[in-house]
Amino acid sequence: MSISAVTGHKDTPLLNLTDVTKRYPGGRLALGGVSLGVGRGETVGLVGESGSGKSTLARLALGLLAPDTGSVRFAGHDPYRLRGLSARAVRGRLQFVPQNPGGSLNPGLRAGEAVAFPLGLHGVPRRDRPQAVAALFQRVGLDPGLARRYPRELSGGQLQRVAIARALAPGPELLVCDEPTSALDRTVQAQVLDLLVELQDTAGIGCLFISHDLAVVRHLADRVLVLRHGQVVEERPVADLWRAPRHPYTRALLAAAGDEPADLP
Ligand SMILES: Nc1ncnc2c1ncn2[C@@H]1O[C@H](COP(=O)(O)OP(=O)(O)OP(=O)(O)O)[C@@H](O)[C@H]1O
Repeated sequence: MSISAVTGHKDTPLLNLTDVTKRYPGGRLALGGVSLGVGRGETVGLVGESGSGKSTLARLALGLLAPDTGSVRFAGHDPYRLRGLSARAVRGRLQFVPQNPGGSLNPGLRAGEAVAFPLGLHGVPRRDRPQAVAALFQRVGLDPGLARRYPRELSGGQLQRVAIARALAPGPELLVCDEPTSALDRTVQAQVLDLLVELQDTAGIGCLFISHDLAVVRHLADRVLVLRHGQVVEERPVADLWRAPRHPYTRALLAAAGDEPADLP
């Protein structure tokens, strides 16, 4: 009998947000009743224009914020309450790839040290870390010799690969990627997207991929949620969304991506 049959969790998504609301102090409602699931090995795209609530949703998924109402669960745990040593193993299964890797890497640490740090946290002995770092660099398409460089000595694309290597270090099952390619030029953007697709295909790593750009999401998402003013206005498999978008806002986003005539607001 499979484990899922024993636990009864066969269809439970790995990441599950149920009817989540979030209002910032003094601000307007950032999320107003959003539900979203990401299954094992699945990539879900979350698109919406600036201010629609995408980053708020990412912060909730990562446990950096608590919802006002509703629930957030990763592998059955509330990520906001995952604190302390005992929670480390679960946290390692859920990792973050930021928009601005330059800002997220410590300027005083060499790239290899940035990747070795989570390896240490997750129990890789010191003597094994250089080899593990080199393997992670190779996995993300970086020359392991770049591990000696400081962030200021790397290009934007190289920095984003280092950030992905760092996220891969604990062996995650799910990556939350918040606009991971929007700070990169078009060619480098395509290379980083190819890398993320390869990670899905070869390692079965799932992804919540957040972007304002539907054309980018199209490359790698299985399913897309369209967020507007803190609410999901459309949720569809990616091919269906392109073939027959239902909501006027989705059609406007498609038009902005250059895939549909701009005939709607
Ligand atoms: N710390 C905060 N305090 C108050 N209001 C906030 C805070 N962070 C975000 N907001 C507001 O919440 C709403 C959603 O913001 P959020 O950053 O989640 O949107 P977004 O879709 O990620 O936008 P962008 O694409 O510009 O990053 C916006 O109206 C924003 O002004």
